[in-house]
Amino acid sequence: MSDLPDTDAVLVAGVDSSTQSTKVVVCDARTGQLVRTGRAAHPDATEVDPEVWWRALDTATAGGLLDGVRALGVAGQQHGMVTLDEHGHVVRPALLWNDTRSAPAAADLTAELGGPAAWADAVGSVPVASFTVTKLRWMAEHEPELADRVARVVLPHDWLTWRLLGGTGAPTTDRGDASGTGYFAPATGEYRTDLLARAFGGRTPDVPAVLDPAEPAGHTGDGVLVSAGTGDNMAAALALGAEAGDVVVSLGTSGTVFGTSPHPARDPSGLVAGFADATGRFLPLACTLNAARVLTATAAMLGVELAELDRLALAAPAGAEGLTLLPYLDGERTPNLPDATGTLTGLRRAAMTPENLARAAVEGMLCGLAAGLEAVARHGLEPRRVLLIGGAARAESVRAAAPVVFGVPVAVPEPAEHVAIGAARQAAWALSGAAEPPEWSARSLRELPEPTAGDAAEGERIRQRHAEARGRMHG
Ligand SMILES: Nc1ncnc2c1ncn2[C@@H]1O[C@H](COP(=O)(O)OP(=O)(O)O)[C@@H](O)[C@H]1O
Ligand SMILES: O=C(CO)[C@@H](O)[C@H](O)COP(=O)(O)O
Repeated sequence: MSDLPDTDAVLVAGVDSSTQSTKVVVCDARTGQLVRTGRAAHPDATEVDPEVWWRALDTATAGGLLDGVRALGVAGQQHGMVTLDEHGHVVRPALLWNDTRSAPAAADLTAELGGPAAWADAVGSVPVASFTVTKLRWMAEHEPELADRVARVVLPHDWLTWRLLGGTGAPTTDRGDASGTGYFAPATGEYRTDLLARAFGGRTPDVPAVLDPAEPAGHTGDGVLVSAGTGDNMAAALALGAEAGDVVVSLGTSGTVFGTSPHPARDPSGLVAGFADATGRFLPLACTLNAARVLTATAAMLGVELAELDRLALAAPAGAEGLTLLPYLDGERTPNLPDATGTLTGLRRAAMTPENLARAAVEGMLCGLAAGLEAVARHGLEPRRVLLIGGAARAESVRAAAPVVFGVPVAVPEPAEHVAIGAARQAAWALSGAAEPPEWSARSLRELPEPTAGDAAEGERIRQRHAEARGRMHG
């Protein structure tokens, strides 16, 4: 990286402020080599005071984690609605991407504009409850006095970036995260403030200026450069630098399927969101509400720890002897069934073992993402290989089932904190002033055994059973 100062240790940091935790990595700016890490937990809620993220960042970086760091970038959970008054104070707790109370607002907004295709044309995505624009409509309808106090609306990463810069001046954002609001058009790079005003009862709060991918947001009081930051999925894409044919599947709180594309996506079915990425391109993405926590919930139901659930799932045959878990435990977003609950079908006396239930949980989680893979394949991506990341990708049972359920080769990039690493890479890019992000050393990639012909047939049967269960739910 020739544009960086020629000294031994130029350090950059990346922050991943996601649903369940804050993770921080410190990397060598030239190579990307990991130097140190920190983390802190978030509460289990869909409505959170942003101060909680600030305190988690403080905890995660305690003990001098950021000593010597020259630049820092923040990647955050997408879509969260952070409302600020004219003094910069938070008006109400942030409503997060997985809060489904705005589902009726999403349906109303969709109808008002003339249907899903009109939204896909306008902003690349059909709004569901996750999108910020629907949360603003909910607030306008249910909390009009609070809505009247809103002077600005920003996203979680925008707010954290602004706080790092002292909490004065105007907040900024990037096109990746802005593309998840529902009032920003990724294809043109412009806000649709008309849609924001329509959603918010005619109110027109300020929105953050959209920085270029390598444009700094500013410097902290200690002179640390703060990069534009982005959404967590955009940061993971930047970390992985996925090649054509690689599609990323992330198994965090959300399950996401995405890849980089030179063209904006526009899916009137709403299965694929036409996001922008963090490099100036696009990031077609399908997102489920139920991923890693399907496994924690199943482990709790069985009265075991995650490690035991993993062992049980590995001990069961592929297909779980017909046990089918449709894991809509927190409602679902893709497909758009915000009020759905989970179902367990295919119960036979001989099949009702802890092993099969554990395997059914793993397969149920993965089937939601397999449907996402099919959807992104119809909208500009070509899944020849899956790169599997996120907390649940650590489980051996998930690694065993993924090639079967997806029916394509799967590789697991190590180490695991790709969102934070992507944010650090963006910081290094902004620090370098170069035209392209720094070439960081390739990370080790564990290629999982390729699916056999038998696996392919079993995978087809598993996906079919889940599709039938989904069909029964749609009525
Ligand atoms: N070995 C494991 N097996 C299964 N799930 C795991 C394992 N390690 C972590 N997880 C799960 O991964 C989730 C956290 O993943 P992460 O990608 O950090 O999520 P997020 O970014 O949404 O906060 C948690 O629900 C946790 O229980
Ligand atoms: O809503 C989406 C993507 O559109 C989610 O992917 C959020 O960005 C939260 O991510 P995690 O906390 O699960 O990483």
